[in-house]
Amino acid sequence: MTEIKFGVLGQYFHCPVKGDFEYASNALVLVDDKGVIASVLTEKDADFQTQLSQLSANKQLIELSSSQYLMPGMVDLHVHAPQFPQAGKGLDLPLYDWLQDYTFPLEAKFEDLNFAKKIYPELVQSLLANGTTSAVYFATIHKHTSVELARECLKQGQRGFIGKVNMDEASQCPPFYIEPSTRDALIDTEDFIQQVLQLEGNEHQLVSPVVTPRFVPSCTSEMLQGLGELVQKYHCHVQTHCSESDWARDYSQEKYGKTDVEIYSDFGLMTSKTILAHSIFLTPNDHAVIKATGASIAHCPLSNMYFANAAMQTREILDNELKCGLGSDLAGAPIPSIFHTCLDAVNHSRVREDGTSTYLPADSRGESGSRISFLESYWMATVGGGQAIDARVGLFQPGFEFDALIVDTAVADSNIFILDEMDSAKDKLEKIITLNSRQNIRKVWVKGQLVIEK
Ligand SMILES: O=c1[nH]c(=O)c2nc[nH]c2[nH]1
Repeated sequence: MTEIKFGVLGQYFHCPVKGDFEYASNALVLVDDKGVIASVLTEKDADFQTQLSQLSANKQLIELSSSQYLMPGMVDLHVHAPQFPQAGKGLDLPLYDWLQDYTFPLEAKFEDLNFAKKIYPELVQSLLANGTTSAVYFATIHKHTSVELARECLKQGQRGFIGKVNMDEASQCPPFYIEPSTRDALIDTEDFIQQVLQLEGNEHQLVSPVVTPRFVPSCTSEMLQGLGELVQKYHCHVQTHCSESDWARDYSQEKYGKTDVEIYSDFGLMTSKTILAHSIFLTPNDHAVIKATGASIAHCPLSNMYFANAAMQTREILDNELKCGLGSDLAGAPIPSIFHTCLDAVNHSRVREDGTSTYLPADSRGESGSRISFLESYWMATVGGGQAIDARVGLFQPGFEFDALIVDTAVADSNIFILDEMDSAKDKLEKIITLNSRQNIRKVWVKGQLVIEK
């Protein structure tokens, strides 16, 4: 028997339909003691007033002001947790050199538990404060500090999907940052999965292990085979990078004569719980395999501008009904906010649509019809992300988990300026998506638990 824990009264936005939105001006969202939405009432419902009076009498009512909006929690499908100290610097090199010169030396430091304990709490706090209620994390090759990241998510109440990274291909990994052996890495990964599932405080599976081959170049075929077997055994999530640059795509073609999607599929790594970061150079067959397996794509628009060498097929991916959400790709991009990623996704598609070269006539410069809308990007950040992590989050509907934010557009130093007499509900939502920053987010809940309060 569940009981109502609290209710939130006020206006909310969400996107039940891709490309569209719903605005409720005065709704009562009732959350039960398991953190699940029990019902969503409006003034038209017979028990609206009774529920309101009861909650108010029991001091269980949170009433929003006219400048406050209840919004679904944001889902970040691709974050490199150890790269947080690198955010905002060192994006001057192409992918291969960036990994070798900046990223691998930093990630190697996470062998040290004290170093991990200094970085991971700051990162989780920063993401939560920016409204990211669910995050899919790459950690490092080190089992003990990857478990520490899971512990930190639990401690701060973030829904976390965490992968101990695997990389064993000697020609691609530096000697200071490579698995001791393929066998050791597979044993560690299995142990990691079991430890995360059994963590104290994780009885409701707020954190989940993710099988994580870094990408094709850094893994031997024995590693991909072994990880595929673990996926079949534990049915857990999978995350990896997919066809993310000319170099990475060509590497896979030269080694296997196949695309990344085909390679992952051959090794049993493509399931309905697989999240493919980037996925730039997708072939029609890749689309078909992704659709048939129910795997998802994490669109990382800003880091794609640094590393991809081409623009994302976002329009086709959405039109083809592939599962797709957004990733910040911290720190292949520097900004720890999925609101910002929404804006980047729109900008990325607009540059693709218009093209860039001033030496070409307008009608042959870009790829016409390839833009996406703000509402589509916001849908990806909430509902699309929720589908990818296989969680009932992203909507204010009975049965969905209450992962939510209060955005206040009238706080001091806000970039959002709303004029009620001029701005429609859609205008307001677009302004919040594009101009929202950390100070606007006043409260954050994950699974009905208040995790940020300002
Ligand atoms: O953006 C990226 N960040 C990484 O850390 C990485 N590793 C492989 N491929 C990658 N791409």
